[in-house]
Amino acid sequence: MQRTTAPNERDRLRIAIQKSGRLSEPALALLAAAGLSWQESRDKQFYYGESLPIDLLLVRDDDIPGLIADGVCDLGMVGRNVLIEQQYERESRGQPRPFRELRGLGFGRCRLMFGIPEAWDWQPEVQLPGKRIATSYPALLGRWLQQRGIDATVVLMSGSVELAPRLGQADLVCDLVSSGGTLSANQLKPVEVVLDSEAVLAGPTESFADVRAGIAELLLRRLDGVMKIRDSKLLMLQAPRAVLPHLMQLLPDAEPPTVTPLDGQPGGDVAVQALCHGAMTWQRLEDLKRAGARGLMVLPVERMLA
Ligand SMILES: Nc1ncnc2c1ncn2[C@@H]1O[C@H](COP(=O)(O)OP(=O)(O)OP(=O)(O)O)[C@@H](O)[C@H]1O
Ligand SMILES: O=P(O)(O)OC[C@H]1O[C@H](OP(=O)(O)OP(=O)(O)O)[C@H](O)[C@@H]1O
Ligand SMILES: [Mg+2]
Repeated sequence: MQRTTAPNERDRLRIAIQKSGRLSEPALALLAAAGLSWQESRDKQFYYGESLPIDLLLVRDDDIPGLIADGVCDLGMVGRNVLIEQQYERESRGQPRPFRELRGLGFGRCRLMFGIPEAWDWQPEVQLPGKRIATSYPALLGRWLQQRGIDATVVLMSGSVELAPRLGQADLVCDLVSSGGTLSANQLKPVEVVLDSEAVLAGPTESFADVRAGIAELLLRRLDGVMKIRDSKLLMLQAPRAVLPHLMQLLPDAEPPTVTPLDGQPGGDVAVQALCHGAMTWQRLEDLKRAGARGLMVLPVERMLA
C-alpha cells in the first residue's frame, strides 16, 4: 500500500547539488564514496537514489539555500560564500534564518578577499571611504564595511568582477580568490580576507520530524567517515616499549595508538597500530626507524564508521 504523506513530509531525503560547475564533480564523488548510487533522469536534473532513499536535485548553486528554505530540498552542498551571502541578505530583510551549515566538506576551498591595484598600500579605514568596490557578494561586503563604519559604494557584478577596475567601473574588488592568478592577471593584489570558504553541507535550522531524520543521520555518519579517512593512513610498526613515547612525538597527527605485546617477547617489544592524518613520507618513516621502530608498514584506509 502506498504511504500517504503531508505536503512537507517525505519518506526519502532530497539533496540539492550544483548541476554544472566547480562543486558538481566533487559533490557527486563524495556522495558516491558514502555509498550512494543513482539512476539519472534523461535531463540530468534529478537522480533517483538506488542504494539508499536519498535523491539528488541538480540545480544552479545560487538556488540551493532557497530550495532548503522552502523545504523543496532537505540538504544541499554549496559554497559557504553563497550560503552566508544569502543568510545575510535574508537577515537584512528581517527574515529568520531558515538554513544552517552542518559540515565543511573540504573541497571548493577559496577566500572572499579584497583585491586592490598593485600600487596601493592597504589602509582600509583611510582608503575605502567614497571608493567603488565591485563584488558579487554585496551582503557579505556590506556587513564588513558596516562593522568598520566605512561608507563606500558597492558595485554589483555577477561575474568577471576583476575586470571592473580596468574598465573604470570600480576602484577595487571584493571577490573569490584561490590561486590569485585572476587578480594578478588584472594588475590587482589580494590584501584582506572577508570570508574563508569551502563547500559545505547545508540543512534546515529545525531537525526533521519524520523518517528523514534517520536517513540524514546515517548519511552524516557516512560522510564523516569518508572525510576522516581522506588523508588518513594506518601505520603499523614494532618497537621496544621504552621508545614508544619518542615515536608518538614524531607522530603528532596520529590518533591514540593500539599497542599489543608481541608474542614470546615479554621483555617489552610491542606492535603498534596508529591512524595517522598527515602525509606519511619516506622521511617520516626513516625518522621513526632511527628512533627504534622496525617492520614499518603504511596501509590505506578504505572505510571508517565511528
Ligand atoms: N577559484 C576557485 N577555486 C576554488 N573554489 C572556487 C573558486 N571560485 C569559486 N569557488 C567555489 O565554487 C563555487 C561554485 O563556483 P562556480 O564558478 O562553479 O559557480 P557559478 O558560476 O555560480 O555556477 P552556477 O552555474 O551553478 O551558478 C563558488 O560559490 C565557490 O564556493
Ligand atoms: O584566484 P584564482 O585561482 O584565479 O580563482 C579566482 C577566480 O575563480 C572564480 O571565477 P571563475 O573562474 O569560476 O569564473 P567566474 O568569473 O565566471 O565566476 C572567482 O570568481 C575568481 O574570478
Ligand atoms: Mg552561481
